[in-house]
Amino acid sequence: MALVARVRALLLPGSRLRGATLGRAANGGGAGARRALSHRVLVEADPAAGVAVVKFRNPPVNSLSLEMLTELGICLEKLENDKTVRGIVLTADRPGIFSAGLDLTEMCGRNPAHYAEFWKAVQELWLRLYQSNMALGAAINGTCPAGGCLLSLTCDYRILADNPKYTIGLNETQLGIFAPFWFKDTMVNTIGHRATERALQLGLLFTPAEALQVGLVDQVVPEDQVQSTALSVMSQWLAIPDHARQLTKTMMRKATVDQLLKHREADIQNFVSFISRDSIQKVLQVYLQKLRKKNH
Ligand SMILES: CCCCC/C=C/C(=O)SCCNC(=O)CCNC(=O)[C@H](O)C(C)(C)COP(=O)(O)OP(=O)(O)OC[C@H]1O[C@@H](n2cnc3c(N)ncnc32)[C@H](O)[C@@H]1OP(=O)(O)O
Repeated sequence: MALVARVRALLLPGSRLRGATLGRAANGGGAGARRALSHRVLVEADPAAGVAVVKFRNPPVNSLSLEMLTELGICLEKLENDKTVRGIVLTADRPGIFSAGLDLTEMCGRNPAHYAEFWKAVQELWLRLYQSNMALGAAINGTCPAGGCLLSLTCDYRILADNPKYTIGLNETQLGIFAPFWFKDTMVNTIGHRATERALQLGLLFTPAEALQVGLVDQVVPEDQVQSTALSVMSQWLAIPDHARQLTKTMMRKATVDQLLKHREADIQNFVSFISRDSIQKVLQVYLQKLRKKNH
């Protein structure tokens, strides 16, 4: 059974994640807040506010493995279908690492079919987030490289914790790989062409002050205020009638989405052939070993 089907089967029947049947929270959130969890994603929904906080909890670094991408996609699908939810805040369950980006072990030492399945899942999550009818906010409470940065860029606004260790950016070139056109487009739509070209060629990871200056994030706030600020900004977005906000969002993003939809299969083939190259496999293995050596 394909992974998506396996994870769906795991989550759907009798699951505590069933969209309309999120359990009442034992603690936290406002009155009537509900909590649900899958293995790697925790959802805290506050129906009165119309907001759900989606927390990544894929230790050690919240990397976007195939399982994580799939569980996150299923959570988002359920929230999209939940009429009590109009806005979603993405954050990490534990501060320190928002997401280390795509899971490098999914791109190393596997076969072409696996690379294709993985890349399709990355595309699907991006499409779900970038086209979401919800208002989306990112409460970035940790470091946020590459795929982690991409997740935050799909949101309507970003709040970053004021900690110099929490850098953010599309650093792919530093690994010897590159950000595909739709990663690039998402960044261009946020900070403009010139700033994106510089950021991508140099694989820049911006400190909070730099990220704010270039417009990669909208606000930098003390670490303990990231989620509360994201929720309070959300109330501004939700004050706008949904249909007007959604039509505007679609208008702004449609051309970018259409580009990927048009070239989806070619993009998968490009990824598979690029990542399968011996030279690229070597570069990724060296990078992974360097990360692992730190700890052994
Ligand atoms: C055409 C091709 C397009 C491809 C587009 C690619 C997009 C991507 O997202 S590529 C991934 C880019 N990500 C990074 O460069 C981040 C790498 N990680 C780090 O810099 C650090 O781990 C950290 C700053 C996120 C956290 O540092 P720290 O708290 O010190 O944790 P460790 O470095 O000790 O890591 C713990 C553990 O996790 C493993 N790991 C880290 N990142 C990843 C990852 N992205 N994928 C898989 N595994 C990862 C790391 O190897 C450690 O493993 P062990 O030593 O075995 O515990």
